[in-house]
Amino acid sequence: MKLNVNEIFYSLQGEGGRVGEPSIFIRLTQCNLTCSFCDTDFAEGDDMTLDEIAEAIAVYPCKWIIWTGGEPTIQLKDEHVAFFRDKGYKQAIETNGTRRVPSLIDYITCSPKMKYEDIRKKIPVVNEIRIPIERGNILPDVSVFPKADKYFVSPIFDGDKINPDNVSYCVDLVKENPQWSLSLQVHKLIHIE
Ligand SMILES: C[S@@+](CC[C@H](N)C(=O)[O-])C[C@H]1O[C@@H](n2cnc3c(N)ncnc32)[C@H](O)[C@@H]1O
Ligand SMILES: Nc1nc2[nH]cc(C(=O)O)c2c(=O)[nH]1
Ligand code: SF4
Ligand SMILES: [Mg+2]
Repeated sequence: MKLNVNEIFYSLQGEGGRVGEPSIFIRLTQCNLTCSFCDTDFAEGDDMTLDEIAEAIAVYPCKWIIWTGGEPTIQLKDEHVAFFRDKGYKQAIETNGTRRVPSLIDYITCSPKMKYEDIRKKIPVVNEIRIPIERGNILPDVSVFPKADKYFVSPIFDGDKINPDNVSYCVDLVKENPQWSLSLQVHKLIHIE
């Protein structure tokens, strides 16, 4: 079993409900969307066996993996998640919500990009919804989305740079719609990966 891996790095979860938690990021290649604002270069990758990935991440004193990409659900299947669960890892995923998520994942962040209504059919329950928002975007009612413990709006950054106009728009949105909270890309503010 192999996965095509863009990068592996150890950092803190920079966004959403687990912000600040040490995590091993495994970024997989490929995506099924082409978001204009995407801050990530995920095209290049190397095929790695699961044993090679396990060896690469064993150097970190951390038992949380975050699968991301690209869109990690394109490659990641139940058997991959089972392999790392059996090695004692807890596993989170960052997904755009267009595809099924492996069932053994411990924490799902769903970051919908379009056709919000369709997401509930594929993924009925998640841990958090985190939608990227720029000034002028409309915030649908939470009932449109999968059931979640937390609902976040995440102001779109210009690459690694904060966009104050998007932030102030999101602050107003959250004050008007108190089921939602603000998520910032903290890792960019403190200049870590
Ligand atoms: C690079 S994506 C990879 C995972 C998956 N494809 C997705 O979109 O959820 C990881 C997270 O970064 C967010 N993101 C990407 N570009 C962003 C930007 N310019 N500003 C704020 N968030 C961004 C996405 O919305 C998503 O929550
Ligand atoms: N620190 C940090 N936190 C993150 N949370 C989600 C990320 C991603 O690119 O999926 C990300 C990332 O790239 N860095
Ligand atoms: S779905 Fe995620 S990885 Fe794919 S282009 Fe959009 S933000 Fe980037
Ligand atoms: Mg990122």
